[in-house]
Amino acid sequence: MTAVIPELLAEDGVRFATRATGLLAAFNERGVLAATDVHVARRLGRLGGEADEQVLLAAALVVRALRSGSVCLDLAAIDRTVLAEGDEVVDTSDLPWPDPAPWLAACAASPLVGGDDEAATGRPLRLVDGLLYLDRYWRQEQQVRATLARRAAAPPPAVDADRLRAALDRLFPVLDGQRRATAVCTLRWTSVLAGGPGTGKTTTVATLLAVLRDQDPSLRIALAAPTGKAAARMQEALAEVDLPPADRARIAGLQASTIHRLLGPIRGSSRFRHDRHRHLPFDVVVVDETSMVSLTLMARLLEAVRPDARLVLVGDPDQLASVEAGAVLGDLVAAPADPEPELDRALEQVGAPGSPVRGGVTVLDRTWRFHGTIARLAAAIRSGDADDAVAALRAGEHDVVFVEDADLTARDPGGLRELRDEVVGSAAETELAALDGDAPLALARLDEHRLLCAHRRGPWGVSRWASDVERWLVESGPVADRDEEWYPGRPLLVTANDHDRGIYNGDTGVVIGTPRGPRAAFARGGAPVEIAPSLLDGIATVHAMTVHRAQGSQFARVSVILPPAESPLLTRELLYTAVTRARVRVRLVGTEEAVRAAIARPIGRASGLRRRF
Ligand SMILES: Nc1ncnc2c1ncn2[C@@H]1O[C@H](COP(=O)(O)OP(=O)(O)OP(=O)(O)O)[C@@H](O)[C@H]1O
Repeated sequence: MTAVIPELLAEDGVRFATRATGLLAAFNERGVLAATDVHVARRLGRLGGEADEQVLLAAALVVRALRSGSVCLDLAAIDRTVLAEGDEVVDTSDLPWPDPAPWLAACAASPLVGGDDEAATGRPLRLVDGLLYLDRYWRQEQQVRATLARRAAAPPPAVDADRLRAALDRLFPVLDGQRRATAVCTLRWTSVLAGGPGTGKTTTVATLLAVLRDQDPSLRIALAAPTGKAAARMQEALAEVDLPPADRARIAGLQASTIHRLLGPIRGSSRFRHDRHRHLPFDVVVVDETSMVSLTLMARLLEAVRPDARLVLVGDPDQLASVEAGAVLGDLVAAPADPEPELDRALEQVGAPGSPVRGGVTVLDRTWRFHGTIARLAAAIRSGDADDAVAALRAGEHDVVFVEDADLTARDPGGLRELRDEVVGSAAETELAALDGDAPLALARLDEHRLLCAHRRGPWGVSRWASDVERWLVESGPVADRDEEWYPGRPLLVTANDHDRGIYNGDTGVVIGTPRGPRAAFARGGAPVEIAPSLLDGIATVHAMTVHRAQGSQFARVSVILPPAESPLLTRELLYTAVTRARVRVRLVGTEEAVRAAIARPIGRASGLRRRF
């Protein structure tokens, strides 16, 4: 029965479900439930012989929760302020919400709902510890949990401790987070290397790989990231890490790919070539930007990694989680884990002692790259210190600019002259390089400045700002001829995966002029790839993008359009992710109230993994 669900979910539902009645109709009319949510619930009810409206409402809300990133629904703690389709905020506290206790009891008694029991197959929903799941996601959680537990219970990898100690003394002579993290990732099959931007994660990964190849030069290593852009960045950044020549030689030539490509997509199927039956042939798998990995993809990855391969999950758990449901990295870092006295002893033996390591997690917290106000602002947001965040915004430093008084609902809001000049200036620079056919320079210029929004639609949304930018460019007399669809300098966003050409949803690129006609150029670890426009599908112009889309990328300068304080999209993770996309300068356009609201609202993604791994 569950097989119908992805298909139904994929439907781009009209807003109103005409045949909905009672509770479902009330929630649909208010915009809480989309028509697809209602259809899935009604269909499940018909197939499973369930007519109780409360249960069907719960089922519809589970489907809705998946769309906003939660793996399951915590019936006792549903957030009653929601974002309706169309990005408008609706208060739903006056809707006929069922009382939690009888609601849970009705769900538990329903023929649609199974429990925490492998035997409850065939039921489309599961109610486990008060969390309601679609069966498929419960299974994925179980699989992730079971695989990680098996890996943790296996005897640890064989390590030559003297050799490890000598390598650590050479590469990280000072006892700090990086030395300890390198040791943990060497001594454990599964490890998590967490830290904010510029805390030395990439440096640690490069060192770790050199250390592992020092232990065993024949180790086969795979590097992967959720997006093509993040994979390209990972490869470039690893190649730039300063290592002694012998260690550099140990990791020379490593290539990074997307996780999808690593797993080997099968055309026309959601399965991959590598799975539990055909493991990946690697001894070490390192995943960067793991915060962006959904539960579904993590489940696929974990089943494909050999039980005797090291898996290192690298990322920043404070960032926004994946667009699809799940927040596995955040769950891994937050979940309670048993002490591992043997690991702690081994760490001591190799000169990396410290407080007990839990669940293979090490967190790097010293920032090496950011100095000044961006770092202060990011730290204040992460720790929930709104006063310090506002002080950093108002400090008047060159690297953080706060535009507080723009009325963004106006057609041409005042106070945005500098933003406009910056957008127009960087587009012109990109166009000049693109007209010259210089793909590396055009791609570099493209990443000089990026306009980010939280919303997709409405006065604060990407579509409005993208069209404003287009108008600004036309008014300022653009360099390239806008009559051409593929004009040099056109900034591109990939909106669909193209495995054959190795470009992926979320990648950005730019059109460049060449003697053979226009080409779309995309950054890769080495030279950019250039593709003829006729071969491309699923491409949009990207004058502005959502903060979600910008994950896994950094830009020299970033401008962020904040929505009003009451927008539920405005969360601590969103603000943190937006601010930390900037290397040199960040400009926030919004109000103090919006900044404070974001910081006061850490995202709660419902997931059972966080409660028990
Ligand atoms: N132990 C160290 N000593 C001196 N500099 C360091 C050290 N570790 C990292 N750095 C420097 O700090 C900067 C950031 O490091 P790195 O790129 O490894 O961080 P990161 O956490 O991977 O950042 P991002 O998340 O942005 O990719 C680099 O310039 C790097 O050379």
